[in-house]
Amino acid sequence: MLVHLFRVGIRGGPVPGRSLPSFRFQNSSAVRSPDGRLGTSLLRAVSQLRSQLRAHLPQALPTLSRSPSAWCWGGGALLGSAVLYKHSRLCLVALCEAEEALPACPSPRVVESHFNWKLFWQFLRPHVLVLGAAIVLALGAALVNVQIPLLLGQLVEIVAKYTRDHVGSFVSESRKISTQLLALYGIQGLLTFGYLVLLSYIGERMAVDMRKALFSSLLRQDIAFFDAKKTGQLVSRLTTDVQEFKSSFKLVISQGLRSCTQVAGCLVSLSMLSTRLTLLLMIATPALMGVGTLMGSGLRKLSRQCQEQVARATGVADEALGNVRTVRAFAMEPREEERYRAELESCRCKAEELGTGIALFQGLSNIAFNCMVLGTLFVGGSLVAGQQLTGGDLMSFLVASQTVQRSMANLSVLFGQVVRGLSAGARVFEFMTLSPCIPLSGGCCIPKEHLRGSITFQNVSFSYPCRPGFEVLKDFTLTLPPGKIVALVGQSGGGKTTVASLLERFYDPTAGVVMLDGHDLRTLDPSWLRGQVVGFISQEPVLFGTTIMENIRFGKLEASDEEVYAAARAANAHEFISSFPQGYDTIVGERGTTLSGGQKQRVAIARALIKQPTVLILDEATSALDAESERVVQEALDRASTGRTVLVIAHRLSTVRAAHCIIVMANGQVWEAGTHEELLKKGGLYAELIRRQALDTPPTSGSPREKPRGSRNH
Ligand SMILES: Nc1ncnc2c1ncn2[C@@H]1O[C@H](COP(=O)(O)OP(=O)(O)OP(=O)(O)O)[C@@H](O)[C@H]1O
Repeated sequence: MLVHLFRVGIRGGPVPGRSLPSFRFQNSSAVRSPDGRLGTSLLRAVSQLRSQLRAHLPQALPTLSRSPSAWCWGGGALLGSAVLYKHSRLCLVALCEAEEALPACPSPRVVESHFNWKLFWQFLRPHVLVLGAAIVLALGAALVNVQIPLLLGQLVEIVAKYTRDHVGSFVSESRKISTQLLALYGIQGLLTFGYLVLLSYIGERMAVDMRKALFSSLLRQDIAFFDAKKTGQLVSRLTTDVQEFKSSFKLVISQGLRSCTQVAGCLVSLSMLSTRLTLLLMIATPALMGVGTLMGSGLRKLSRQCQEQVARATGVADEALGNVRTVRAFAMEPREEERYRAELESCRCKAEELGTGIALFQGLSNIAFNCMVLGTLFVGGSLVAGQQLTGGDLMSFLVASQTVQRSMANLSVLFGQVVRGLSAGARVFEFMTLSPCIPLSGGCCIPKEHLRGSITFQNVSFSYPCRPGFEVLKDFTLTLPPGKIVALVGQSGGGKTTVASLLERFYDPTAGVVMLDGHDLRTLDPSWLRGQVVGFISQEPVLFGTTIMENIRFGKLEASDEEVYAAARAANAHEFISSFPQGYDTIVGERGTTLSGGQKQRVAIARALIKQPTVLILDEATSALDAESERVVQEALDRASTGRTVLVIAHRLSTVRAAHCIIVMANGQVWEAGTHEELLKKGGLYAELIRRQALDTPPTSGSPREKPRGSRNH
């Protein structure tokens, strides 16, 4: 049957987009037809089979969907061979293409953690029944796949018989097998649909559960944890890593199971069809795949370098676009363009190198698989000529062997995917098991009626966890009497903000104790402390990209509209908010960019005031503002300070003259303490700082810097 074709020569048709090598056999005694006639009707019959095969073959290899033209080739009875050639080649190419298609890695990972199987099981357990059903369906689809080549062989046998003898009715003879094939195609389609839907169900639910768990675990981590991590890295764990893990999980179950079953099933079929041909296949395929895998790993490395380069270029663009105001302010557009252009150039070089590598790989795999097809046909043809094998069996063998090769190539691609999936999973699970040193809640609360707001730092020493050898506070002792304003001044980097962070219990002291009304902060409930006792207003407040109303309510979720308005009034914010067309429903933009610095600060003050804090920390709250905004904000702060224990951190000494007590910090310790007048009289560090600032300040009388701040009269 097939031998007719081999005598007259066969050429693979052109494939737009992908070149297909041609092959021609002539004068081969091993493939000679007994009657020497050209089986034109066979060509027609097999061309029908080709379309059936078309439906059968591409479903396992996702790369094929990207190449619709892959099926545009002729070749009649050589269909099986061409398919064998074509898919095997594609499969090998997939070894490197699959890598090439990976999403760019957003950041390099230095330490790889281990995959936490126990945690994985916790996420999988609720879906274990559905998973079982998906596995059964996937195995069913694979087993059906094993049956199809055998039936195809039988159909070809009928076609060959009809071509040779022209006796009987082809339609009636082939009806049974065709119907069986149709039924198998239908069953296989249903099974495939079923297990893919179930896997998608499990994958999506697991991904949501994992994201929820990781997000809430991240939000609970210590501030020290965030000092050491990049936000982009954390966000990438929530997005890219979960996505990668989910895809790998689905792929391993769908393709892994199916490929393993198909390899095993088809190998049994093959050995039943022809032991000799099976041996040939079992030697050649792993050898070729070994070489392909070696080359593929080189290409993968190149592909990774490409991705890293793309990530670097993206980083440059991201930085420039994210900081466009700074770029514009420094007229640095040409420099940024140049930086991006240079990174893109490197991308291009690497991508071209990769392209050449892939081209070489494809060229070599063309040759290898052509030879393999030739070998199979040569040996198979001799067996047919020697009546040890029928043409139909050879056809079955070719299709089944193609399935084996495709499945094995799938498995090798899958191996890389499993490794990537496991490391993505390990990265996702890593932070879920971290427990913070300072819990979010737990501990006692001081009843409101007993809360006075007295703060004591007693012999506190502190180093930031990410810089353990560097002591920021050394034996630091300070008392903030209830209802009084204490100002912290001193050189930059002296540890003023650190004192505020310890008071918020963002960190615990390395030695000594911080107390509220005589209670060690470590014994108090941190969420009560931060949510109800301490209000914090920093130099550059960050607002959320939502309405003003919601931003103020962030300080007290259950606050009524009236409470929000009252807080806004106290913060001198009500007037400007009301002047906006949408009032309190105005969206403030990302991080509050649509508000001026002074407006943002006043919304932040309202947000701090709405919780009626007993202790208020003002960390250079007005230093970023112009004179007019500073005046309005300072007024609001003065009002807010009334009746509260206030810790003011300031660079501009003019803003703290009115404080009950001024603490001068140096080398992480209290250097001097007293009122403005006392310290001036003392003539120490404070007096020196005042003298220096007076020299720096322009002598304009009435300048806001020179005016004493605060409504208090001390
Ligand atoms: N999160 C951090 N991790 C590690 N070191 C830090 C951290 N924050 C501050 N430091 C270091 O601690 C020291 C004190 O910083 P801090 O911000 O408390 O000083 P400051 O007196 O408030 O300075 P400035 O007046 O300039 O704001 C500095 O040397 C600083 O580099």
